[in-house]
Amino acid sequence: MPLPSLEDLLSSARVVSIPMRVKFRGVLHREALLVRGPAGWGEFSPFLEYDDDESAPWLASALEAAWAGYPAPVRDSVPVNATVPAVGPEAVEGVLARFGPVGAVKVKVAERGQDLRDDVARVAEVRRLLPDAGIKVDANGGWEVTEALTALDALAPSGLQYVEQPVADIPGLRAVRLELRRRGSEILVAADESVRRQEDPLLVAREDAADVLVVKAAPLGGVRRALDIIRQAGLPAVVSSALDTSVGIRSGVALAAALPDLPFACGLATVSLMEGDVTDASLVPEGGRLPVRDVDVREERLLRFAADGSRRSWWLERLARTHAVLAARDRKSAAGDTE
Ligand SMILES: O=C(O)CCC(=O)C1=CC=C[C@@H](O)[C@@H]1C(=O)O
Ligand SMILES: [Mg+2]
Repeated sequence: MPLPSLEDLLSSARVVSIPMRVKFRGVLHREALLVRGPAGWGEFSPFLEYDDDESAPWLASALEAAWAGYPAPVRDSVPVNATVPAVGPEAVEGVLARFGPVGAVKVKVAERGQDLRDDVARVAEVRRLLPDAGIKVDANGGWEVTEALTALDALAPSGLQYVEQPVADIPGLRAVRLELRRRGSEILVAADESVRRQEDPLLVAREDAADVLVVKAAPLGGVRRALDIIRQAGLPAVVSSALDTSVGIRSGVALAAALPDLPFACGLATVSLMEGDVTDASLVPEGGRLPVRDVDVREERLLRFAADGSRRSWWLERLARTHAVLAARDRKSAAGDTE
């Protein structure tokens, strides 16, 4: 797909700031830049701390959505999990209620400033409320290897499908995985940051460091590229959100809908954690599933959630810098092709 010009992107770019219902990843407002192309809207919302190089695949993903559209789906809805942030056990029921009935729940653990007792209480409360749900926990790399093994021992009585990124690096993931197997534990190890933030997203698979890949369409450069990475990795994949508006979630749904196998519920129900959205018909779960359908962005909502002038300028500058990164890569690969 040829790179659209920066002028083309700027002519439709809108920047929104959407309040969260609960703090997630330390943020209370999620900002996103949306662009419109011939195939619809695309979302460019790399996390604020990501630099321009790391943001480049997010822009490629937005441009795929807006200029190329998505590959054909093999299913017409995808199962999703509820996502429980690092709240106290008393708040779990209220959080779960926002998702409606679901067959699976992902619970955040290892939050800075909390301890293992907080995690055990939160996960046990989820299990108490949903005796039959599949439960997974996400430590976002917050444990060391021995801490992870201790924590998983303590959490195991609640029944866990997998632990997402228990430790930060690939050798650590591999060590946790091997030790869990040695102990005869049924808990699988899933890699998220070790796929998303790694120069080589396939390294984790080559190192036998995970049983499951957590994939987000935007950081991997879009739906087609993510499908390719999953195919090459040869591991089961779970598609998860980047805490996007329904426009970005649409890309995750397209990815989950195109995967030949989808053994776990996906982390794509996060619009339920937000106070607003850019469409009247948000991609939120209906009976634990998200439908595979397009998103109708409303002007009135773009205005209601418009970011203030200084944040808008910040995002437009980021868009220009990231566009320059993609343009330079295109030039480099064109030069390589003719050499
Ligand atoms: O996977 C889910 O259930 C929801 C999405 C989710 O947890 C995340 C979304 C965005 C940023 C991440 O820190 C976080 C994750 O670690 O998976
Ligand atoms: Mg994660």
